Amino acid sequence: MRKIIVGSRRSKLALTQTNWVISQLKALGAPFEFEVEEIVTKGDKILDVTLSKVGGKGLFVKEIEQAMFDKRIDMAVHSMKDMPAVLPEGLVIGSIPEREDHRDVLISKGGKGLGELESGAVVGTSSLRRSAQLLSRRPDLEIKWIRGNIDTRIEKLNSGEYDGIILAAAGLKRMGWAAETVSEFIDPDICVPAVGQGALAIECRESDKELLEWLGKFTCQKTEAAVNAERAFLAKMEGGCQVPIAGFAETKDNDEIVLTVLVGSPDGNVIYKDMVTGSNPHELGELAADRLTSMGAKELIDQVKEELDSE
Ligand SMILES: NCc1[nH]cc(CCC(=O)O)c1CC(=O)O
Repeated sequence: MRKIIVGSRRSKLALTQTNWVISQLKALGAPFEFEVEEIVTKGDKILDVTLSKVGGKGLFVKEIEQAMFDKRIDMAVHSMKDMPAVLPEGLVIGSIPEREDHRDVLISKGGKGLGELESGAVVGTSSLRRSAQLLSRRPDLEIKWIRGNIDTRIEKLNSGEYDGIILAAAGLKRMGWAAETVSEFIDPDICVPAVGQGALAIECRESDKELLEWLGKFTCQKTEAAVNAERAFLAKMEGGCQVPIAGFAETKDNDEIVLTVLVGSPDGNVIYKDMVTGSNPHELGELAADRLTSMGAKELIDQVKEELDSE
């Protein structure tokens, strides 16, 4: 039986996701043995700076992709949110399983909801997307950067530095921690989720047809269509996670895709937001990008990038 080596980051969430995918593939009857190979990425080592300042997304996947090219590993399970919009030549996303909860959540001291946080309350997030949308509704809150794996962030909240932190529901649910931690599930209209949030990307070599055949069986078509629309928007917007950019799509029962997109300024004073509906994911994502661009979103992105570079 062929042995598939699965590369994974060392965080509890990454290993949980990886082991879940392996168990699902086994349940489907995939005729492979699996072995997990832990890889420490640059994003895991640099914990003291905001992600947007050290180059964003690619940080969590680069070393893992190199290991795939070198054939030290055969596949990897990533959070879709951490994937750059464009993959390197020779690698593909072989499967997009059904999406977990797409929402952001607030975890606060005393279980307060967003509306109940006092003026001046300190909210921890290292995401410009979250800070922009939060500040646009609650300019009286104070945003304080926070980094680290989700367990580290929850510890930091408990240590008293923050009144609340914002995290993705998906990570907490996968860990089984949501019920005991979440104070409020934030409506996606109030905080539009990140492109790919809650979804997984299983990446492998394009030439590995045997593995690809099995990964294909594990794809959720509705999730795939939605995520492809979001990623087409991201690619055309060229935003990365260095700017406040959000995109979230849902595939309805009639297979229509509804895509909500947003670009804003980090302080939340400028927000461009739009919603488009269609059936072709790629065209829909590009349409959304064109419409935000015509509102002025590209200029805003360039301006934000310049300001970050000069800091
Ligand atoms: N930014 C890091 C990151 N990348 C993926 C997740 C987990 C949620 C998901 O799969 O979208 C998280 C943590 C978070 O945002 O709270």
